[in-house]
Amino acid sequence: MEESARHQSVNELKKVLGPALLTVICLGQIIGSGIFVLTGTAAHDYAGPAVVLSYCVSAIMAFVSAMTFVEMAVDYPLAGSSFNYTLAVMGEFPAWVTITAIVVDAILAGGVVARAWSGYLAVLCGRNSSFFIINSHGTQLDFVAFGVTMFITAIVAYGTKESATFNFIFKGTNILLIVLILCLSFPHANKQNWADFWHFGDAGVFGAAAVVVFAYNGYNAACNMAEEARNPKRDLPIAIIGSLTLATTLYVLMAIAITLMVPFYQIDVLAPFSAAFTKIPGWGWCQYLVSVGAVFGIGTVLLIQIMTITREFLVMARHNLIPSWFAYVNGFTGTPLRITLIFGTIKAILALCLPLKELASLVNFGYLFVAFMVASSVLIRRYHQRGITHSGPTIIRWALIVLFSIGFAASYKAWPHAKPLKWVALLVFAIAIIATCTSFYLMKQVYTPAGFKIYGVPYVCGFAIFGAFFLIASLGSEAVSRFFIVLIVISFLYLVYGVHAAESHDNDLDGARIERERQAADMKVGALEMGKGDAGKGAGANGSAAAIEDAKFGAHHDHMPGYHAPHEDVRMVDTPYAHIPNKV
Ligand SMILES: NC(=[NH2+])NCCC[C@H](N)C(=O)O
Repeated sequence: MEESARHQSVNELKKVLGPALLTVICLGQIIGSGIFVLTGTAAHDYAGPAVVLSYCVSAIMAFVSAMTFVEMAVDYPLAGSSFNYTLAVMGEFPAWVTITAIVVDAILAGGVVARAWSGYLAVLCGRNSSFFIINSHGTQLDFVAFGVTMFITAIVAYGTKESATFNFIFKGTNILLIVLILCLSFPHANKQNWADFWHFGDAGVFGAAAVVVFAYNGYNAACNMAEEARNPKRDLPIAIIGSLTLATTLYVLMAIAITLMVPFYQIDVLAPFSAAFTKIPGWGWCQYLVSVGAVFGIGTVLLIQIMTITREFLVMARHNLIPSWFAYVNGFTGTPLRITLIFGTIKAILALCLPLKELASLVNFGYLFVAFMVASSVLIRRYHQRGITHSGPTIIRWALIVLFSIGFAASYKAWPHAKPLKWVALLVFAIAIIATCTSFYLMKQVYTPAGFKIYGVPYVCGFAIFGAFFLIASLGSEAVSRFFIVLIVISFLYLVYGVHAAESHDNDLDGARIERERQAADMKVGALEMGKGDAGKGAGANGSAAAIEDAKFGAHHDHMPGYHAPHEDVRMVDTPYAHIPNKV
């Protein structure tokens, strides 16, 4: 089925990405406006010098959630990442909701990032950061944000290799400049500036953590590009974990540097690093260095964002959730040309005319919601396989984790002052979450991934779910209510369009799944006969998954009994439905 979906694209995406390019693609989307812009707000308004801890808290959340992405991405090396994962495990409506969160995140983030780019270009030209914004009848227009988005869209449309190379050069320069900025900052450190380290308390640290989540957003870029990766099984974990480690190190060092250089109440909220240097006599020239670094860094965020979100749309189009016309991959460029040009233009128009800064919290909501969905998918598929186990025990435990996490987050927010009651409530919810995670061990795991796998999956996924809800609560009620409005609109669209459009596709999907399972069973027998006795190992009732895995990546792929290459020159990378026949 996935192969018939892929044929909607006419041509294949080119497999041109190795480990280095994939790592830099992740870095390309991670390091940008978050560190160069939001550090100011996070330190000045929320956490003070303890913003350093906020970066650590957000990093923990990012790492835990990244693990869940890696496990899924290695199993499903397909364009579309989180959409595919939730589609395969939870079904179409949850996948539709996930894509909503992704689209909200991507469209709004595009505007925020493009405007941050225009702001830093202005600083580079020696002007203030709102220099390029024109006020027309009460609307703040930013033609520079529009122009840079269109320019970058053209690069993405032209080719993946070219875009990745562009990203490599720009991100490389950006990282070198960050290291240089760090070297220039530390000599001006004054430890007096940390005297009031805990000024805003724990609420400030978590509030700022919810803001700087934005800075970590983007590590999943490699998952979206998985179909263009040469060896996804090996390279995706390297790219995601490597890029997050480097970004976290740089972020924490930069947060230490800025808070030691400037008293937190004097940190500039628009351009914290360049403003810090202008305050030091004789060091004003460093602000230009910072601006070049920011312009290069933020530019790659725009590039990778457009590159990755178009792959999500591509997969939606392949599944008819949007018109399949969008699924077309151009034979010359090897990129999803139609979707890239259309989506890039929409993004550019939004960057031109919407004052998106206030909507930035919605972006973080979208990202945290997707992290929640992916962690849930990882957890559910380990313990529940459709047609083999009852969904009840798994779903009830999962729902309890969600409920207790919401309870914990709500108690933390609701009682800022009533200390004893608050601590009791937090303790009860924390114990309940841990106990529920532990109770998964009373069940038998029915699926074990053949590639990268998380150990202690109930705890890791439980923590990812908890972390997502806790940070969402720290974002404030406005973001939550705005997101629910979007969700209602999207559910309505799904009911009037998506559900019908995908209907025929679904029937096809079920039939194909049965056929693939049959083929997989054949392959398992074949693999055993060929002396690959471990073909079904660890897959439990879903033994076919490992056999497919073996056949997919093994050298004997085409000679497996029961395997029919779908197309002479098209090697199937994966098929989620055969792999994990699992919709809840
Ligand atoms: N899909 C997204 N929300 N991308 C936004 C990534 C933002 C990036 N981490 C930055 O700090 O600029």
